[in-house]
Amino acid sequence: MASRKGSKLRKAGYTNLKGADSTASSATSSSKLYQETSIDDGHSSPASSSAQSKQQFFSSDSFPQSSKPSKENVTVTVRFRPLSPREIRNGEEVAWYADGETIVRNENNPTIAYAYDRVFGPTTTTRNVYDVAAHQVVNGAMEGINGTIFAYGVTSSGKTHTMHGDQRSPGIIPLAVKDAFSIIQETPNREFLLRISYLELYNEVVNDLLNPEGHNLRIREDKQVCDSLSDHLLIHATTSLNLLLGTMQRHVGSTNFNLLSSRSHTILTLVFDISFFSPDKIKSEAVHLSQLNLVDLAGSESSKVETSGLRRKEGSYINKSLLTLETVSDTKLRDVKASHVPYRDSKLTRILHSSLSGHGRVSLICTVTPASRSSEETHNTLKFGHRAKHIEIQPEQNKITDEKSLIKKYQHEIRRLREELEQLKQDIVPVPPLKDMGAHDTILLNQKVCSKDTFHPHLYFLGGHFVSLCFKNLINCLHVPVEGSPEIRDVPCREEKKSRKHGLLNWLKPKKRDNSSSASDQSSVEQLSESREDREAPEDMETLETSNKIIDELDLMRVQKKILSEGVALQSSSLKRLSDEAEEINALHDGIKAKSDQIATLEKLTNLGLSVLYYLQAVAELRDQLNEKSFEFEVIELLKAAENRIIRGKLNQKTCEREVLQEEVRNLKQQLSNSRKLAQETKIEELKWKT
Ligand SMILES: Nc1ncnc2c1ncn2[C@@H]1O[C@H](COP(=O)(O)OP(=O)(O)OP(=O)(O)O)[C@@H](O)[C@H]1O
Repeated sequence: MASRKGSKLRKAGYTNLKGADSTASSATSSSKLYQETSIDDGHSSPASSSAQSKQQFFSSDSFPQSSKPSKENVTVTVRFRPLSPREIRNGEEVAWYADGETIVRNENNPTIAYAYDRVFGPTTTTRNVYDVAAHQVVNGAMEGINGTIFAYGVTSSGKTHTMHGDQRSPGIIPLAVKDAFSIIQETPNREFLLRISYLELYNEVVNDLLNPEGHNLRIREDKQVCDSLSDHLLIHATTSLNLLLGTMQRHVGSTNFNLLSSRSHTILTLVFDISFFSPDKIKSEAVHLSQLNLVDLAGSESSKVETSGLRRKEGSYINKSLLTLETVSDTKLRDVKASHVPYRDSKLTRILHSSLSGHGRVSLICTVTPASRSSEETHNTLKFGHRAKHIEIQPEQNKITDEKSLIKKYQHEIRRLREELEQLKQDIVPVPPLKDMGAHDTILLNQKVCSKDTFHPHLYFLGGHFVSLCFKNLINCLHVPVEGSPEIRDVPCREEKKSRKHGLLNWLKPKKRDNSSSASDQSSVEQLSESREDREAPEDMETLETSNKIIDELDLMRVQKKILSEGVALQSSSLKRLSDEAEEINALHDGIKAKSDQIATLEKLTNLGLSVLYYLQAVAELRDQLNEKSFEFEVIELLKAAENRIIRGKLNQKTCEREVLQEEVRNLKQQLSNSRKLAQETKIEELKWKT
């Protein structure tokens, strides 16, 4: 018995798994597996097609592919979690195990086995899972192909652990954000604008996890996004991850299986506006818009195990939406071009409509527990994953027109600002180059974009190279010397000194300036001045020249005054902008502080959670005892009732017998009185005779 249990634990991944070769051999020994896996022959496996598609979509760094997209399958992977200490304490058996790298097998009936693109044992890290199941989808999204990554499984099977993770083991979401930023840094031929939104679906109500006031949002049918869902421009991976603290607002609750069970589905969406450049990097060629959805589904569960009304209600909403997701995928499986796919039956599928339409990549990570207690539910997960594996998709890049592109809008705005800058440079003074704006400076003003149609002129960053390309110019454009600063104090006297030295003021006068470039103006004027200085002026000309000089100086001062007042106006507007931004930064600091407080509280709660866990266990034990007692009580009640029934029956019988006896007594009495009467009458007759 002990050795059998030991072998089960080994199979659950506590020791090493069987290798890929043994997978093949085990596959040949399983007739059921043949049936399950033979279907794969007719379809390109996602793992193999991934290599092919990688070639197609990732071979070129700069240009979107225009050839017909190839077919792929949904990528399906299975991740086992280890048995929890509680399950081990409760003597849970291993019901399912990873047999090699692609097979999941049933412990009690080894002929039941399923094949997937990859099966991860309980010791696999999330990084490994990311590399196989997510990296390609993230990469594709940054090429303009929509992508969706789901974590699907029963409650407490490890979905949140896989998608969110923790500090020691970051999940798919933080890894994807980090990966996206690395790709931005490493891809000089594309510009990116990266936005993020984060929503939860709780009891069919959509809430914005990045905005506490965003409650019960409506889904916009045209774009499968929600009205007034906030989205945030991202600059920095760490800042983005701070935003993800939005998770803390997610609905969680304690269930029989999981103390912190997610009671809602969450969808984190990264939206990429991508602008591809031609090889000479002069012209931007195509604009793409893609979405990467990272979906942490709430756990499917059996409603019979939950006793509380709220949990049962949540469970039924969760199950309904998961069922719709399954129906949608099954419909797609039957007929990719099916005319009616029931997307509208749940908000989950309505929101993910465009991602599930077959033109974006989909990766399904089925999380499972080996525990026998959830064996049936795990089997359902495995069956769903296995069906989903055969859904065909045709990933396509999502081209959009320039007008719809936010990045284009920003590029135009920056171009306009550049021109303004040039104009200003000509009108004012040469602006010294900014020293501190390195090519990879990233500046974050974590600004909420209220509406995608509104352009915010004081915008923010777009990844390293975009900053170097555009933001720097934007800053240059806004760079005006501050009043009283050495620059502005020095400029007029420098100019004056220079002019005096050269005896030349006319070139500064707008009216007298010709249209050629200022540089050539300056050199020709300098030559002229020098030739004038060299000349011996006649005395009568001197007075005229002095008065001309005074007029010129007056003109110059007027021009300088105008320039200065424009400079001051510009400066005060940029000061105002800066102070607005400072306020935003302060607000951000406050937000960060609030989040840190929340983390501290959560840590406390986690500690508290452990004691609550023991308390809950004690309560559960007490509840079990109580259940047993009430069962005993019910049995005693039933026995008593039965006894009562028997006694009542006997009583009825006795009553009947008594009534019969009473009747007999009555009859006898009647007979007696009759015979007495007869005797008396006989006596009277006798007496009559005698007399
Ligand atoms: N691969 C793993 N390795 C180690 N621990 C894991 C793993 N997967 C899950 N766990 C642990 O199992 C417990 C349940 O996991 P998690 O909360 O992620 O499940 P879930 O599927 O999201 O549950 P629910 O649907 O109820 O929210 C957690 O304590 C988590 O840390």
